[in-house]
Amino acid sequence: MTGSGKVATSNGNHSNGHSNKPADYTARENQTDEAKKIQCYLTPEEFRAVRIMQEDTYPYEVIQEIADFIVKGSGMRPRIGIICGSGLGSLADIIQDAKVFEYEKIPNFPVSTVEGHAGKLVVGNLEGACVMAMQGRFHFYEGYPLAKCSMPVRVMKLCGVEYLFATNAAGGINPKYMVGDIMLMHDHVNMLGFAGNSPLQGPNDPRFGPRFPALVNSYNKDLINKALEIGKAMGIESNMHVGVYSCLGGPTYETIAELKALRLMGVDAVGMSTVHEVITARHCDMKVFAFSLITNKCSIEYDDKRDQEANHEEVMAVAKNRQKACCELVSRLIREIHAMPPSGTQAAKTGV
Ligand SMILES: O=P(O)(O)O[C@H]1O[C@H](CO)[C@@H](O)[C@H]1O
Ligand SMILES: Nc1nc2[nH]cnc2c(=O)[nH]1
Repeated sequence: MTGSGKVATSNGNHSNGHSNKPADYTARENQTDEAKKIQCYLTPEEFRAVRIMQEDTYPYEVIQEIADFIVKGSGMRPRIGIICGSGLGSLADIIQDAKVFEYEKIPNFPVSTVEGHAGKLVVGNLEGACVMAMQGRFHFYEGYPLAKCSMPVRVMKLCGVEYLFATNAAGGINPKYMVGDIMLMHDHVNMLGFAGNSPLQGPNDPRFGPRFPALVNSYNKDLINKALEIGKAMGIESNMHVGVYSCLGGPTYETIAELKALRLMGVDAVGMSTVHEVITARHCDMKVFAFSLITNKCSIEYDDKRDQEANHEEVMAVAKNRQKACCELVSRLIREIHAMPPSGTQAAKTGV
């Protein structure tokens, strides 16, 4: 592989047809068969990029470089970070004066591989606040380790972000939830954590946060309350809930036995994302607001006669239908946050 993620072919060319042999490296052609076999035509920068891609975790310095690239490239220092869930990319389309970075062009950034996740980072203004939004997140089932999935949250932190807004599409397990409802997350069950997997695994860098972070009250109560008030003002309070989300590894949707187990554990909605992002955000002391758009009802009865099989097309279609309400909720909440003094000031210390 090369730094751009392109695979080198046996004649030393990228699969996109460009030569990957820098002039000063042609000498390598005289190297042993062993060196030729491993296609070692990389510049030192490319070699470093390959190593970073191969590691499970990103060093602080690399994350700082990515953050600097975004801050310099956009000329902005965002205060709020948004992660758009499946089919909810339009949350980033409402950002004004936007500077758009394709993931492929951000040094050392992973690439999106899932439909409904465009793979763009958008920096700009929303309701007067400077925001950065990920149009496309990374999931464990794509083959990325969890630390890599949530690495962009650390990039957000080093860009100056104080608030993380994480959104997702999820299956509703709570029988009261209907397709199209919005569930404000007030807690989660970390199923991947139960299985011994965490985005914080490996050496801890105290510049981000402590070795053993606490996660009670991870979801900011004041923001949940404000969102409920906004929901009321929008007239969607009967389609809004406050509940518990759980992330499974995917990419399979759940069996009925799994759904029954999750329900017994108190889970209201299930997906394949968000939890590792929230853990990473809380570790570095960001304030978190998260919600699930219920894109399908999960049947927990074997003899349910309705056609209940989840599928990604349906998930995307429901998200598209509900994007207006989701955008309005996010915009109005950001307007409220923007009206508050930045954290660190005396007034902010007493607020959210
Ligand atoms: O969580 P987001 O990214 O919204 O997407 C959800 O929808 C996809 C399945 O349809 C899975 O990726 C699941 O996690
Ligand atoms: N795991 C999971 N993820 C989803 N994303 C959208 N719907 C679902 C679902 O039913 N299960």
